[in-house]
Amino acid sequence: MSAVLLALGSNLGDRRANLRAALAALEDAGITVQRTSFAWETPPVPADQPPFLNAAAAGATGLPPAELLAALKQIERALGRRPARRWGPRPIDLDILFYDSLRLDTPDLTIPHPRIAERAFVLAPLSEVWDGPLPVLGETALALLGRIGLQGARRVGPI
Ligand SMILES: Nc1ncnc2c1ncn2[C@@H]1O[C@H](COP(=O)(O)OP(=O)(O)OP(=O)(O)O)[C@@H](O)[C@H]1O
Ligand SMILES: Nc1nc2c(c(=O)[nH]1)N=C(CO)CN2
Repeated sequence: MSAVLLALGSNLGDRRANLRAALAALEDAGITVQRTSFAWETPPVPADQPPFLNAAAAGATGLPPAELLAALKQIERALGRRPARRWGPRPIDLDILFYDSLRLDTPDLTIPHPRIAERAFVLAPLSEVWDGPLPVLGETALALLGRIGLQGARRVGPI
């Protein structure tokens, strides 16, 4: 089994229900969810779309990285993803942040996710599911978050 850290985001429809549905679907797809963060309301990037509800999950899976990505995309499609534009609004967005201590850079999949350190909407929930130094990056999510600030992210309660 491999340890995985995932990011979840939703800014269309019933955002909390979308996060919950995605977590349930992860279990069905062979990803055991061991810890989930609180839900965080975060300003959208770019700003011309509704605010996101973001979360993070720590889990374990026997799926190799490419199959994990395929499973996440399948869940996004099942929950009604609208791939209108990059960084645009969507009912659910699932990203692989870390996969064990793997470094991977292929056209389809980059691990660790390349934009973790600049995104409070990733780091704030991530800090709640992973206390220690992050794989590969070697610093805690809180230390990275301290460098960029909360960027308007606020914790709004359980998922
Ligand atoms: N670590 C990763 N997790 C998820 N998708 C990834 C990852 N690395 C590369 N990708 C690729 O990125 C493509 C675009 O994904 P997506 O549309 O979700 O991007 P995005 O979420 O809008 O932007 P961002 O990647 O900045 O969060 C996916 O089809 C996938 O092949
Ligand atoms: N606040 C916030 N903004 C975003 C998010 C997200 O999850 N939260 N996801 C994006 C596409 O990856 C683009 N912008």
